[in-house]
Amino acid sequence: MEKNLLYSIQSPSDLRELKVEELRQVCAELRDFILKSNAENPGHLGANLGVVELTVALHYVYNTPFDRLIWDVGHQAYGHKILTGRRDEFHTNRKFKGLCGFPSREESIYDAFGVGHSSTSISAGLGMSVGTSLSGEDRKVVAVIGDGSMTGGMAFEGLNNAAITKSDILVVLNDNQMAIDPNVGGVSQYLVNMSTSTAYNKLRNDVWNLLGSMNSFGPKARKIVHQTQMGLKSMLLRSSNLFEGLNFRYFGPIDGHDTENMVRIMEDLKRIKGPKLLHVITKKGKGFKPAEDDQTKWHAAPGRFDTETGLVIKTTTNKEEKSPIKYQDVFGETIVELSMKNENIVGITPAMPTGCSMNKMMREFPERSFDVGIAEQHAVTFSAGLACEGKMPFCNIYSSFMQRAYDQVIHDVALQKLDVTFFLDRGGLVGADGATHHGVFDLAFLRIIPNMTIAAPMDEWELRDMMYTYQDFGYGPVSIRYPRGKGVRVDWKNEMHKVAPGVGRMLRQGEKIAVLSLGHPGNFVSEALDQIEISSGYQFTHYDMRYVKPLDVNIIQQIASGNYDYVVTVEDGVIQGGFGSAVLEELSLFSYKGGVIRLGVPDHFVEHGTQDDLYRVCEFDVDGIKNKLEELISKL
Ligand SMILES: Cc1ncc(C[n+]2csc(CCOP(=O)(O)OP(=O)(O)O)c2C)c(N)n1
Ligand SMILES: CC(=O)[C@@H](O)[C@H](O)COP(=O)(O)O
Ligand SMILES: [Mg+2]
Repeated sequence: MEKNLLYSIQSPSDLRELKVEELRQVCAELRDFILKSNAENPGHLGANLGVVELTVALHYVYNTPFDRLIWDVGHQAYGHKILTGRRDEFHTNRKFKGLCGFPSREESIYDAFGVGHSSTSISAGLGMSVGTSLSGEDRKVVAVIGDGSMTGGMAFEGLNNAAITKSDILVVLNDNQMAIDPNVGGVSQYLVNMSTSTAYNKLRNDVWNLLGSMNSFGPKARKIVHQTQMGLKSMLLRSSNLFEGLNFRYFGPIDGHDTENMVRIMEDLKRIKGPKLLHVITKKGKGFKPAEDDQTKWHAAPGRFDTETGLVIKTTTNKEEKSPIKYQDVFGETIVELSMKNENIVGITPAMPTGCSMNKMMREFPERSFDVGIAEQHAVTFSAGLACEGKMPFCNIYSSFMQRAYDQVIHDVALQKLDVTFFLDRGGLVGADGATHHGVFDLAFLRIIPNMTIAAPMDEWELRDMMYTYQDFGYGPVSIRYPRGKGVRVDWKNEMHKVAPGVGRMLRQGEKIAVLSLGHPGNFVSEALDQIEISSGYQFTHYDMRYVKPLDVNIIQQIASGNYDYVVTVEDGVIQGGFGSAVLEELSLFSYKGGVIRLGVPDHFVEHGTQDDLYRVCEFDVDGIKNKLEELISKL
């Protein structure tokens, strides 16, 4: 019985003890481990299966953690974590109080940089490389970036700067021609041309072999061969190499599943000074046919699954019984419904067509929907340009990714009062993706921008009514945010009607305590008030405020003069500067003398877990709201 090598590896130094011929077995065992652990505890499967060989080669060649290894986005770092001492706790990946789903400096010394949002690895790596050389240390720095993340502008900011610093950084471009959906844009096409040019590839193989055979001929000869290769490569590719043009020595493309060859080439590259880029070709989902065949579906495993058949195991929550659909699908269905009548509507998404369900619009109206790549800043200003030409952009950006485009919202949209309607999906605590992906800041960072309308629907009907309303011109910039996951209505497809900006709605009349909620957590409030009425007979007032901006000051005025002992606000966002702060500010203008309690996300980053775990720890789940109200009842 063959000894399991993976279980003999407690750290990369154990890996480096092995013979290079044994790495093939390590890769097979690692791939099997990743597949089986994801079958039980679903995570980002496809990307991780695709970098098994690359991960092993990198930890084999580079002296991690002394040499720095940075993963871009970091969703593909499961193998890295398993090889760096976290194999035995990997079953806790993305679970509450378990391992983070992305590299995290506080989790391990092997996690050189915390990631989650894309396109940061080159900048961080360059910083480490420059920092290292300033300290006079001979430390190697490697940044692994995917072809999708390479469409993010920040990646080019890093490349641009590296060009003049002559830093000894290696950028490994993991090219699988996929983002979550198929990768898009000129960079992607360039990479495809690069890796599919037959003439170039024949030359490359011949020259690599020659280069390899000249190991003993000393650096001068090797430099001549390399320059020859570069000249021929530029000629064959009919365009100078993009990366060479940026002063990066370009190597590749090579097979990102050939571990031994990668080891050999990486050993070579360690001896070459200056910025280098190694272009590796991999297959997303490698080794698991369902994930190879449907790479978007298996970017993240859709649930627990059978490793033989790929069949997703039905759980009680996702059985066929009629249940509400996801907010994102309400968006996707409704933008299509509206676009059939309103030809001004155009849809924009920065590389999340499936994630935000813009793919429905892309299928129905391909000429009016745009996946612009992982480029949130561009998405916003591109939308602004579309608005200038009389289009009605519905720009859908995950709340946490919108953080990337803050200036564009201010400078390019709000200042010019352009009619752009933003849909901030994943608004609030998202769950397993954790602190990097919780969309908890948007209410606070957007409400201070003049000319903005900021809305949060409490359910699917509200979302559709807001979409129906803000498809029209004249409202200026509007942000409509909703959470990851399902709404509350099985019968989600209402007859839509217009809503008035800045007008909230009373859901329940009571006394002594007024609860003001914003968005989806209003449903938790309704449930908590029902339970309170049954348990204590108290009837409190509940308003769904619908908007952070403009706030419904008529409601605030009624409350301020309505003899309430307490006002409680509830939001799925940071309390500091969010909806609750807006209410507090407004109440103070009406000299309200009662107590104000703000429930929401406290002033610290929230870790990963299920959404229910996190609502609970932030104390704005049903029980948290109920407990707070019962505490107040004791003071009435
Ligand atoms: C700023 C930002 N925008 C969007 C995302 C969502 N996202 C996560 S992975 C991914 C695709 C990454 O593609 P690539 O870099 O090629 O990695 P692969 O999954 O192909 O290995 C996207 C768009 C993100 N993490 N960060
Ligand atoms: C790694 C990454 O950023 C995306 O894959 C993200 O995890 C998608 O989030 P959703 O699963 O909420 O679409
Ligand atoms: Mg990719």
